[in-house]
Amino acid sequence: MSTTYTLDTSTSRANPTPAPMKRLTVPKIRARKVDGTTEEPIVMLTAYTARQAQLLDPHCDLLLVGDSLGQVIYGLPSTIPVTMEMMANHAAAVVRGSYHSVVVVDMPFGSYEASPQDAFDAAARLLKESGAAAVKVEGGEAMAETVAFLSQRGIPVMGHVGLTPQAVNVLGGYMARGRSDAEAEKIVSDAKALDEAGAFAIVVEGVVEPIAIEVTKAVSCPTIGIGASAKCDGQVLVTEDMLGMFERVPRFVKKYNDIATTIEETAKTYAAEVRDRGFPGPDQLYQPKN
Ligand SMILES: Nc1nc(=O)c2c([nH]1)NC[C@@H]1CN(c3ccc(C(=O)N[C@@H](CCC(=O)O)C(=O)O)cc3)CN21
Ligand SMILES: CC(C)C(=O)C(=O)O
Repeated sequence: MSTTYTLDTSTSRANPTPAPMKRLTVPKIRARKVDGTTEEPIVMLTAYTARQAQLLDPHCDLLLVGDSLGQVIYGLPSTIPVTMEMMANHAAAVVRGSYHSVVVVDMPFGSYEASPQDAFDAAARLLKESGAAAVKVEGGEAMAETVAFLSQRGIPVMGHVGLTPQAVNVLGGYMARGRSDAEAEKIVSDAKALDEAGAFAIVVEGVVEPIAIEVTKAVSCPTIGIGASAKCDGQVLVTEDMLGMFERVPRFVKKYNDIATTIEETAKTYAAEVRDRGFPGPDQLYQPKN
């Protein structure tokens, strides 16, 4: 079933891609890495809303509905309290707002760790309710069985190793990983286990650069780095971090803009116009029939 969307084409921003355009697929993303190398790096950004997805979609290969929405959208202290409902609803919005990118949805903490069966039920629900193409799970060797179970039953899985934020209570914070030999070896073996289990790509977050490079060489599927290395097969950032929405961001963030200042200044201008009765003006008012 295909749906035709009608969008205002008067500006280039309104219509992100010439619709209908065929979406990229998980196998096409997986196939970008050939014999250990990815010629053109894979571009991923987070998206949580339909309009955000529309604007990002033409520039990305993958859109991640990250559980970072707990902090970024809901003001929660960590990703631990994020629910299935939040993930399904935001993922559905992102699917509706995109035509081109593969949409990946994070499985929230508690929905997948206990057993492959639990993980399948939760993942199937997320895909049914949102139309997303794949899920992401945190963890390495411990999740390999689950990754195999899902991917053999029609659910593509993206892995996530290194700094895994859902393990904040075990790790004790959001520090970079892989500084000790034991930790470095564990990250590499985790990534290998996910690769062998059939993960179609693996996020490598917050690890020292040599380990990110070693992981990228050790696995057959593409690695997507965040706080990792430019030598990963792709990169991801939280969109709001990239845009400069926050004062405090992880060291690995490059702020490409300063949207927070734009929002503050716009709100200040609006407030001043309301207070001096400059808004609404003639252009914003309905005149009676004459
Ligand atoms: N906005 C946002 N961006 C993210 O990248 C992100 C989220 N939220 N939420 C989920 C996780 C949490 N992440 C984080 C959060 C904090 C640090 C951080 O502040 N790290 C410190 C060093 C560790 C410390 O001192 O505790 C740093 O300087 O990078 C890193 C990753 C990554 N993810
Ligand atoms: C930071 C990315 C990789 C993520 O997992 C998220 O947005 O939750």
